[in-house]
Amino acid sequence: MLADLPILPQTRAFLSRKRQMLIGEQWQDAASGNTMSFRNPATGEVLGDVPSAGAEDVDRAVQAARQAFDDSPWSRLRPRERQNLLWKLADLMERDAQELAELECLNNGKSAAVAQVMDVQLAIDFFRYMAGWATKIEGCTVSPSLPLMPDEQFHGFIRREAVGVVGAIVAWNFPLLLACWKLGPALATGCTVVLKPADETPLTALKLAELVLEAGYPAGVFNVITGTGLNAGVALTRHPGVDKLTFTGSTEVGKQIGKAAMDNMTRVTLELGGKSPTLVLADADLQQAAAGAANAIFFNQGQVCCAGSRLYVQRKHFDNVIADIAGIANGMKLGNGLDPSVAMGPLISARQQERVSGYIELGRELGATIACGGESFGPGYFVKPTVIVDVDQKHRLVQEEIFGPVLVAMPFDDLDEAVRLANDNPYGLGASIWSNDLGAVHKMIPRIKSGSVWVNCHSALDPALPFGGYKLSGVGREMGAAAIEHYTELKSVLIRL
Ligand SMILES: NC(=O)c1ccc[n+]([C@@H]2O[C@H](COP(=O)([O-])OP(=O)(O)OC[C@H]3O[C@@H](n4cnc5c(N)ncnc54)[C@H](O)[C@@H]3O)[C@@H](O)[C@H]2O)c1
Repeated sequence: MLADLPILPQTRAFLSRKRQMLIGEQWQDAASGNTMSFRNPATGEVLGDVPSAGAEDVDRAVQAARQAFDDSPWSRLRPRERQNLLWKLADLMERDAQELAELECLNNGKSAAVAQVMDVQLAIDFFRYMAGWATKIEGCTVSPSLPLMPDEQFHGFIRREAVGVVGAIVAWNFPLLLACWKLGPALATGCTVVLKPADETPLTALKLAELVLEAGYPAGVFNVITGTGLNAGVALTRHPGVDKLTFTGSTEVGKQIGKAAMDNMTRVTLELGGKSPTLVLADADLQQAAAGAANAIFFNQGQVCCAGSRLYVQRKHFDNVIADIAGIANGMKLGNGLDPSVAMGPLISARQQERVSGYIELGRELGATIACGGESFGPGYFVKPTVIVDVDQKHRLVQEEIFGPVLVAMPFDDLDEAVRLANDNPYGLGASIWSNDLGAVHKMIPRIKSGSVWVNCHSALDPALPFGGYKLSGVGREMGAAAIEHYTELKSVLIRL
């Protein structure tokens, strides 16, 4: 089967090799010997297996990371050297960009061509951005007053120090990029990392671990444990040797991780679910807005935390915009992501296909209108791009994250109503406004309760802009200078002279 795939020889070689976890400097099996299989979502076939780690493996990985942080060449490295290593890692990823993209495609279902210019390129850009931060981590000095010792002199200063061992757990929708959003600031600040990729998508995390070693990082700086959320994930979140947890995934699991983190007072960043609104104002360039709204929901099969999954259009243009989006959806070619002409791949799993189809069925039962799509098919886990209208704002389809290519759409009458509808949801990750009236847009921006607001674009991410959620979409921020703050601690020092 592998021999027939149109992939690079090195991708085929990676898939043919035995895969082990990286703990310290050793590639290892799980202590139990257990393994778990992963599939190609475009065919449903098992592609291979990886070790299924348990608490014992997690403990070994945390110990390796602890030792590397406390006492290794890494702990003594100068900022300039951390910068150069991160730059070297980015160069290696650039060298292997096609292989990384093909692995992402085979393991996740997304288009290999898109993965190369988006997922892999964004990860490379992010590493280079973070490399620049390694030499710019600053504390400050203060002039203490200390009124009870008026005749003494003091010098006060604040050090900004790496937080320590980072436990990172990520979702399957952008396996490489999400891992790199956590690894970049950790390596820039001098932390060490234990990464657990999603159960479904271990491949690019293991490839990344190979590149980290090749770049010259000391043993234990980056460890990858493959395993299930319930075994490896839970063990990592409860491990007292972890100084910071950073998680990307569902709000449900995020709440559990937040509670586990508080038991050990572990620092925690949570990047969680979303149900982001796309608002099309009457004065917008309507064709651009329709294309943008379609891309906002259908990119990556709708499996994007900040996907524009709720569409609100000013009433007089509602029917036209929906017709345009339905036209775009109906013209999308679905298939295997290795085919460059394919616009949409499969969902990640049979479970996700059933879940998304269940929401579409629920819409039908409640009398909503399916403006396009609605069907699912195989082999593989495909769901057609779907637009649903005649829904109520309070409906589960409008309130809950579907995490698939399903758009729910409603009209609004004025901008106050648009803002109210946009905010009427438990999540607050992203929102886009499509309009040429910048005055109106600027008045709306402060009123929208979300971590990102895009104007005439959607899900546009930049390494310099912090990304994260309001409300149930999470705690903390990734990217930008904010990421450096989240991977460092402050230490106050007072010296009596
Ligand atoms: N805000 C963001 O930046 C962002 C980005 C991508 C995805 N997401 C969200 O991720 C979700 C989809 O991903 P998913 O279905 O893989 O989420 P998930 O929460 O089921 O799993 C995410 C990760 O957590 C692990 N996990 C599961 N249960 C665990 C537990 N009890 N303890 C510790 N780890 C556990 C999984 O093995 C996986 O690695 C969506 O809600 C999506 O919005 C958010």
